[in-house]
Amino acid sequence: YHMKVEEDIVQEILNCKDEHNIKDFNKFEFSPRCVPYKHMPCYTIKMFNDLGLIKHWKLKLSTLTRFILYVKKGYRDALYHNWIHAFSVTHFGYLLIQNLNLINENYMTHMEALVFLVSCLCHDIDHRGTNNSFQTKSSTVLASLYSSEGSVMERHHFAQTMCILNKEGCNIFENFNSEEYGQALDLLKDNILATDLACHFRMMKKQEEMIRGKFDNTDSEHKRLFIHILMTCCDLSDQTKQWKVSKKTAEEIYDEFFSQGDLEKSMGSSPIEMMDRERASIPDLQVQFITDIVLPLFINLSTLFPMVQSLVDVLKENRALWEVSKSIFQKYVEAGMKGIAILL
Ligand SMILES: COc1ccc(Cl)c(-c2nnc3c(C)nc4ccc(C(=O)NCC(C)C)cc4n23)c1
Ligand SMILES: [Mg+2]
Ligand SMILES: [Zn+2]
Repeated sequence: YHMKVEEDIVQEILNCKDEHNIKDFNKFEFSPRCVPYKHMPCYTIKMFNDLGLIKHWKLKLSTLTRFILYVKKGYRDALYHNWIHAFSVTHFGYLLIQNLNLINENYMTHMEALVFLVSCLCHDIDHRGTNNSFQTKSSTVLASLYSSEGSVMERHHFAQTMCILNKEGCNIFENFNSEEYGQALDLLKDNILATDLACHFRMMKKQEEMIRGKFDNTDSEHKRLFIHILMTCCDLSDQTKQWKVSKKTAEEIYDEFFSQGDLEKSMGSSPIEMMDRERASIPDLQVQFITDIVLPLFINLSTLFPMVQSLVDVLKENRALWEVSKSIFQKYVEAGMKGIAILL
């Protein structure tokens, strides 16, 4: 009976594409948020399958499927930091490996590729829709566990991932020898901790220098910096999609930020402007975020991979559209119709 289940799953994966005629699934223009919610687990298996990771590591399909379903279950119904975000981040990781040919061009070993994809899938698991400073300010349980080392949420995401790997029948690294197993877990931890934006800021300078110089794939520091760039690119990848997708995602993010702000107000503390629905101007914040964080990151990547230039162009178009909505917003404010402007 066990074999029966595997054949069904394999069959579903292989005809995944035809059944929902989702074409261009492996193109940068494709938005993973268009995949039907109930097919996301199957498309996640398809990504591992397409990258040859199931074959290379002789992953048991039932183990991989169980792992993916537990990871999906591990995400909460947050306004932005939910399973759909995890799926879309993982999809971009799949696009990078496939379209930039990262394995065959020795930017990544098969081990690094497998752990990278798993890191994308698990990088925000059990997120509560509140950020690191909220944990510390409101002395949550997670802060008491991790605030001394920093990256509170990211340490929790890693801990949750380890819990799933240790569940019966969920350890996708079960075929690794002890050296590979230790290496995989170190990489997994490093990758997930790298998704803390505060870490990204600290790494930016070194990343620039590494990219400017010659990328040396025998230098372990270069490889770490490179994979960190990729992790943050995946986390921010919605901004490289067409306007209506990147705009809708940004609105989800501010829904989550503003509810954190509301929560902080109800707890008697005043939120930062970005999280205060009375003060924040989304267009201004988005122009700033794309200019200061997203563009420099993808421009860095495009110096290594010319194909990424098309994503840089989309980022610039989306920023220009935020500029436009900024000026429209400004006109309403000037006309003293701030109340209506906020509804826009
Ligand atoms: C890579 O890790 C994360 C973690 C959480 C989030 Cl929400 C994001 C993220 N993903 N897309 C976005 C967009 C479109 N806008 C954002 C605007 C501000 C910030 C933010 O955290 N600003 C404070 C910081 C600069 C000190 C994050 C934003 N963001 C990425
Ligand atoms: Mg995160
Ligand atoms: Zn994320």
